[in-house]
Amino acid sequence: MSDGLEQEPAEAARVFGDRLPVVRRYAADLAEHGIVLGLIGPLEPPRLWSRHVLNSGLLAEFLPRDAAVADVGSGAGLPGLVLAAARPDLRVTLIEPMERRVAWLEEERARLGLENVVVERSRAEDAAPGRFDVVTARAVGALTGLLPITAPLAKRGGRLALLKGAAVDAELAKAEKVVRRLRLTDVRVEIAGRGMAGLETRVLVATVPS
Ligand SMILES: C[S@@+](CC[C@H](N)C(=O)[O-])C[C@H]1O[C@@H](n2cnc3c(N)ncnc32)[C@H](O)[C@@H]1O
Repeated sequence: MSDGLEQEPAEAARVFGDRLPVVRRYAADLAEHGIVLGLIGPLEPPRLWSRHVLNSGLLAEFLPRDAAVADVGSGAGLPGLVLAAARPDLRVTLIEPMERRVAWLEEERARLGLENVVVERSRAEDAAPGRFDVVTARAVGALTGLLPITAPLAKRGGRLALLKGAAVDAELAKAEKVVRRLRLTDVRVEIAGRGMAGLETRVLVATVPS
């Protein structure tokens, strides 16, 4: 039973293409188990697709083919499991410190049959640096704290693609010194999902020094 799961929006086919069945299974599993496991709040199943799953899937356009991707603070698997389900070419490492969430991520990875996912139980700042083409994160914190823990995980010349809300410009202004200290370049806010009514989402992109 997928308690109260939002009806799948028409955009899901456009965002996920032929990978939609795997993403659909993830959404159903999260709606069924997520509240009890403390992964999502009780208000989330009726807006799981529009607020969480599609939003996560939009990040795929920022990931080059065959990229090694780290998702910091995956929690329920957002966006990391969604991206791995949508893009089998990616190698996705989910970096998450909480034991209960790590257990869910491992179980869900197996249920979805995703062989392109590794789950690493760690805080980002304790994880081995310099390994990833792109580092993603969603709802882990404001840029002032998030940039210093995500940037070191990227390879030289690698990128950050951080899902952000409407406050991203203000966050970026506050993080000016941090951006300079980390010597990030090409720092900008991009809009993912342009033209998809109600789905457009802000992504902070940046390149780490080579
Ligand atoms: C609010 S949840 C967001 C989860 C998911 N990214 C989402 O969008 O629903 C924040 C997650 O970040 C994890 N987290 C917090 N600090 C972290 C750190 N320093 N390194 C890695 N993960 C961290 C938490 O354990 C939690 O799972």
